[in-house]
Amino acid sequence: MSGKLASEYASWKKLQSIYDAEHSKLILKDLFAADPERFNKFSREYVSPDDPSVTFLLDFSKNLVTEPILGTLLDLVREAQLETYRDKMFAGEHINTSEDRAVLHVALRNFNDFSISEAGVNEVSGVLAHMKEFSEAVRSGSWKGYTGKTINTVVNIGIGGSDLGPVMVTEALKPYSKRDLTTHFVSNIDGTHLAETLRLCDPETTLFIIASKTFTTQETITNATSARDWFLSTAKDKAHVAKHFVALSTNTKAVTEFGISESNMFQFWDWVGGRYSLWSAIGLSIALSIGYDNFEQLLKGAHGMDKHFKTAPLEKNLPVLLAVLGIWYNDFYGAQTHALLPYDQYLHKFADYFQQGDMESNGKFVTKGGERVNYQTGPIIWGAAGTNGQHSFYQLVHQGTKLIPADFIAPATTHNPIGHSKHHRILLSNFFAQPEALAFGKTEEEVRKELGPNASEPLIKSKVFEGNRPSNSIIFPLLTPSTLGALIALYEHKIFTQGVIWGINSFDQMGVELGKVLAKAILAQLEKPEDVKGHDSSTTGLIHYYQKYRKE
Ligand SMILES: O=P(O)(O)OC[C@H]1O[C@@H](O)[C@@H](O)[C@@H](O)[C@@H]1O
Repeated sequence: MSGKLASEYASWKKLQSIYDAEHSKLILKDLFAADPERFNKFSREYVSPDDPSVTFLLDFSKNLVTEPILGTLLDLVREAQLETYRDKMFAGEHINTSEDRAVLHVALRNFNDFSISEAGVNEVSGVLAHMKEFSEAVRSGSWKGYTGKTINTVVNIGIGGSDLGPVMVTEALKPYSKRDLTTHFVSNIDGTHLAETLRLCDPETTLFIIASKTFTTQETITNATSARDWFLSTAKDKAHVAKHFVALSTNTKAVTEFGISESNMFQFWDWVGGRYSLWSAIGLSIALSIGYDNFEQLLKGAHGMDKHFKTAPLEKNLPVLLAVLGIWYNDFYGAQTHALLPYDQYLHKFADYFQQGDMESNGKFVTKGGERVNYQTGPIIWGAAGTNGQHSFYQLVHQGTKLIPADFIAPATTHNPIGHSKHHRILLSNFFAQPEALAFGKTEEEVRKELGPNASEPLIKSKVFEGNRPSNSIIFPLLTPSTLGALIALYEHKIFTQGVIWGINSFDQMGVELGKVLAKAILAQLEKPEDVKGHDSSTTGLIHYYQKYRKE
C-alpha cells in the first residue's frame, strides 16, 4: 500500500526466485525429518493480553516454508508498511479511500485502550448500553408484545454483513443461548425464506429486527415490509409496530419513514463496514440470544486480539503469520482457494461468514492507486464443518490435482460431552489425522507393502497419497464467547494484512453494484415481452421464457 504494486517489492521478487529454485525441494516429510524442533519453531500460542483464559495454539509447521522463507515473507510485510497502515486504521485515518471513510470496527470493541478520534466513536458506549437495556428487557420478559405476552421469537431481517455475522455467532454460541428464545434469520429476497420463517412465528410473541446499514437494501426492505404486513394483518393497529419492530442502521431518516421510531433504533456509523459489523448494533440478535454479558465477552475477546495485532512483533503476530502463509500459496504456488475446516459443529457457519469477510474485502483487481494488479489477490474461501467434509470433498483435497491450503480449527473440550466425550475424541482424532495425512501422505512403496504382491498396478497407483499438502491447525480449550471473538478478529486482521500487501482497498465493495443496477432495470421490464429492451440475446431469451411460463 506504499503506492507500489506488490510485485515491485524486492522481497516479492526474492520470494519468486526462492519459489522457482526451491519449491520442488520443499517436502514436508523431509523438513520434519531434518529438524526435530520444527513444531516448536513453527507454532505459537496466543494468550490474550487481557485474559489468560482466552488462548489458542496456532501450529503452522505443516506449511511449505523454511525459516528463511518465513523471514522473506515478513520482509514483504515490512516493505508494504503494514505497521504504518495498521496504525492508521487504529487511529481512525480514512484508509477506505474510495469512500473516504475510517475503518473502525476495532473502536466497537475498544475498552479504552486505543484513543481514536472520529465522529461517532464516543457514542459507542451509549449504543451498547441501549443494547444491554433492551436485550435484558426482552430476555427477562419485561418487554411485552402488543397483547401483553412475552417475546419468545426473534427474527433478524438483513443480508450480507447484516446477516452473516449474527447467524454465524448465534450458531457458534448456542450453548450460551436462552433456549426459550428462538432466533431466526431471514436474508434472501426469495419469498420462501420469509414465508417458511413466518410459519414458525406468532405475531403476538415475535420481535423483528430490521438490520441494514443503509436501510435501502432491496432484499431487506422488501422482506421487512412484508413482515410488517404479516404482523399488521393480525395486530391491525400500526401503533403495535413499536413493540415488535426495531431497526439497526446508520440511516435514521429511512428508519423513521419505515415506521420505526428513533427510540427503537440502534445506531452505528459509516466507519463500520457491513462485513465487520457484528460487533456493532448489528449484533443485537446475538445479545438477545446469548445475553449482553456474553456479547461483551465476545467483544473483549476480539479486543485482546486487536491489542496483539497492534503490538506483537511480526514474527509472533498471528494474523500476520496467517496472512503471509496465505500469500505464499496464493501468489507463488498458484493456489486458488483456501479452505476453513472447523471441527466443531457450532462453527458450521464459519466458512460462510468468512466467504463474505474475505472475498468481499480482497476480491479486487485494482490497487488503491488505480493500477491493475499483475498478481493474484483474494483467494476463494470455502469449507464445511468436520467430519462432514471428509465424506464429501476431501477426496479432491487429498488426491486431486489442485493445491488447497486449509485451516483446521477445533476445541479441546466439547460443550456436549455425550458418552463421556466419546464423540469428541472421535472428532478430534479426525482433526489430528487429516492434516497429518495431507502433509505426509502414503507412498507407493507403503501401498505395495500393504496390498501384497498380487495387487494390480492401477490399484496401487490409485491408493497413493502424494502428501505435501499444507495446512494450519488451530486448537483452543473451549469455544467461549471471548475465544470466538479472538478467532474472528484473528481472521479479520489476516485479511487486512493481505489487503495491505496487495495494495488494494479491503473496505469497499464496488463489485456488488452492477448486478443490483441491472436487476432494477430488468424488474421494470418483467411484465410484458415488448418491454424487454436493451439486452443481449441470451438475457432477452431467458426473460421471454420466464414470461411464457410465469403464473402470477
Ligand atoms: O446492511 P445493508 O446496508 O443492508 O447492506 C447489506 C450488504 O449489502 C451488500 O450489497 C454488500 O454491500 C454488503 O457489504 C452489505 O453487508
